Amino acid sequence: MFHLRKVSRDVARVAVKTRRLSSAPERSLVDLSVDKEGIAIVQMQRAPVNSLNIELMRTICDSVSDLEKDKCKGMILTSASPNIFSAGMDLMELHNPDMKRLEEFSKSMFDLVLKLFGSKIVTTAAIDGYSGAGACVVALALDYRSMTAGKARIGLNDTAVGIPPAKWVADLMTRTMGQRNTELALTSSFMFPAERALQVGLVDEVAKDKEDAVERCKKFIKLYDNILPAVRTHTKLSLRQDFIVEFEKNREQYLKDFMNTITNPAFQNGLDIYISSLKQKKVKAAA
Ligand SMILES: CCCCC/C=C\C/C=C\CC/C=C/CC(=O)SCCNC(=O)CCNC(=O)[C@H](O)C(C)(C)COP(=O)(O)OP(=O)(O)OC[C@H]1O[C@@H](n2cnc3c(N)ncnc32)[C@H](O)[C@@H]1OP(=O)(O)O
Repeated sequence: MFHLRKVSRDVARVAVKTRRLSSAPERSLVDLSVDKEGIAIVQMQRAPVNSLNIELMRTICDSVSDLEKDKCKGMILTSASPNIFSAGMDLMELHNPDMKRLEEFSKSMFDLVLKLFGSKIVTTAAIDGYSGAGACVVALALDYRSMTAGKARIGLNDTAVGIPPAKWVADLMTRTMGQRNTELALTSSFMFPAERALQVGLVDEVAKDKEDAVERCKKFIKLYDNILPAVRTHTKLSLRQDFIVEFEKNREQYLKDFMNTITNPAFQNGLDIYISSLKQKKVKAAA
């Protein structure tokens, strides 16, 4: 588990309302703004790589709940970090974890996926940069993804670190990419550039830069201007009901599986080495 491998390697907006979310103690983990058309930008800003810790996941979750209450038209999830959408789960949350916090972490992750997947509003992501593992899962839970061409990569690399992906993760991907593409993506841990991601249906459009990616999300959200929101939501949720019901039914088991995976000594040993390799990369780059 967690084999050592080589670690590869402003948005124009009319903000009529910009809120700092109260759940962040020192500095907001997301910047949330809503334009005059009712389209929200939820920009992750947990430097340096938007790794998903409990607080960031909860803040995104709370932001979506707020936007639903405010009857926003839709939201665009994006990142303030140049070249990185998100580095996935915060490895520090998984490394020698406190059991109570690890359980909270897992709950926050499940809550976030379910919140995004079952959201009443139109949910999109403007992906400008690395979006691996947990970040890919978050993106898959949304309605639409645009991704910038170039260095950005997206994918689920669990098997590359010696872990079979959870069933619900595979299910989520299959819904978007189909059985064959999911099988290939998950077994190979392939990290897709935007054009390849488009071919397999992992993203919906390729953008030339972040601003273009955001504009494409806005265009997608506006496609629903002539559809009654309640009818759109009803239709979306009826099509997604099976996944949500299955997830809720198995939630306790998914939690146990997650806790078992993370607390396995072989996983922790591998993680030690993996984290060291990430730090080492920086030392080498500086030399
Ligand atoms: C693995 C657990 C599986 C459990 C399965 C169970 C259930 C299923 C549940 C969910 C399914 C989804 C699975 C998710 C698992 C994950 O998400 S694990 C995280 C996977 N992500 C990675 O492996 C990415 C690792 N990072 C990189 O490759 C690079 O950092 C980067 C993102 C490409 C950026 O490169 P860049 O050169 O710009 O920056 P640095 O590498 O110098 O990084 C800066 C700084 O940030 C730290 N860091 C990087 N990634 C993470 C991270 N994920 N968590 C915490 N910290 C991270 C890095 O160590 C540097 O720190 P510094 O040296 O202290 O500055």
